[in-house]
Amino acid sequence: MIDVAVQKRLGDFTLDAQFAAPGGITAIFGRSGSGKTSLINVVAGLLRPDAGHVRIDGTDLTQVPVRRRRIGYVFQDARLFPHLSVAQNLAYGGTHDRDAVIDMLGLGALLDRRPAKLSGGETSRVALGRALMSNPQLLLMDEPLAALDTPRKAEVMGYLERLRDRSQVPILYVSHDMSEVARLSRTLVIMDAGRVVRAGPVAEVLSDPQAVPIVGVRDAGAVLTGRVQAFDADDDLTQVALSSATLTLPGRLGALGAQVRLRVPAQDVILSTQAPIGISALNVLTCRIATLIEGQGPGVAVSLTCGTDRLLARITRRSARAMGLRVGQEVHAILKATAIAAADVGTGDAP
Ligand SMILES: Nc1ncnc2c1ncn2[C@@H]1O[C@H](COP(=O)(O)OP(=O)(O)OP(=O)(O)O)[C@@H](O)[C@H]1O
Repeated sequence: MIDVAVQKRLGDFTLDAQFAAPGGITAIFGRSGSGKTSLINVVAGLLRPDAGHVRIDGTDLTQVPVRRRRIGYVFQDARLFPHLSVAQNLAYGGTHDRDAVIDMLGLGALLDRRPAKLSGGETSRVALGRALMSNPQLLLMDEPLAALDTPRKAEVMGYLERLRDRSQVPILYVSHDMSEVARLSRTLVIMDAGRVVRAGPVAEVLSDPQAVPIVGVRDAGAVLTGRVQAFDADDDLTQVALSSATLTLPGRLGALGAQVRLRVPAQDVILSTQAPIGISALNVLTCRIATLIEGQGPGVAVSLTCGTDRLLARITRRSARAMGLRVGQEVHAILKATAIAAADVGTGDAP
């Protein structure tokens, strides 16, 4: 259990952040300058808070001398020692769970290499391994994938999912990439101007229409959890069973029976009051409108329940009015299969 409440004055900027999270990966999300790094630095002890506490399982880290805090920190630039081999870099962290960490992060074949001979993705994995081998009580990751290109990002994401599923170490994960946040995190903390403006289970926050202006209209979108039911190799399509319907999505998304997480951007959901016929979209979900929230601009955020799943749609106010949408009404949500990008599909249990 993580329980943070800290204040820190930095010139004209005031950090005044509070949240609690149950463990697993807690994503700290917010626009540039919102205070994410300052918050992480206070937790790490790199900045001394003016007031407050950072409790991990009841222990207040602000009362523990910095060198005795068992915190692993993974920076965007991996900061490996260039003159040491991968094995030596890892040993610098410690030897905790060495073999398991090497196996989990696929580092076995890299041990004799120097950092200059590693790809960006490999470098990130070594930095992560080094942090884990120090046997941390808490792991802090500040935009660990930001310096990587898309294929490297995809590679490391798979390892981060394994870490999330196998490790007990709680992680604070700073990111402004919603695909990463939706795939990895259990808890989402949204920061704005030094404050926590929203915090809670990721699926709950992301399906909440009130959170759309905070998350940003481009990034808003619910996270669904389903199970791989079938794969059609001829058409290269995977069927994913949700609580009340089955989605057909492009590509191979996991082994049969595997749990997958899908982020469905709110702007890619089309609503129809009647069951559509003769359309190319493969995915039509029958839902009920839970809430309708008008935004500042022309948009309306519509939260939908489909079985036990929550979906979020963003449509224009004009459409909402023309369709006579109201709370409780049954509607059909149409998802274009290709709207769910590969980066938005991950493995894992219900967030
Ligand atoms: N030592 C400092 N003195 C004065 N102002 C500071 C100091 N450190 C950070 N700030 C200011 O605090 C604000 C928050 O910075 P911070 O780096 O925490 O944001 P961030 O959300 O991590 O941003 P980014 O996503 O760009 O990394 C910024 O306006 C920054 O200029």
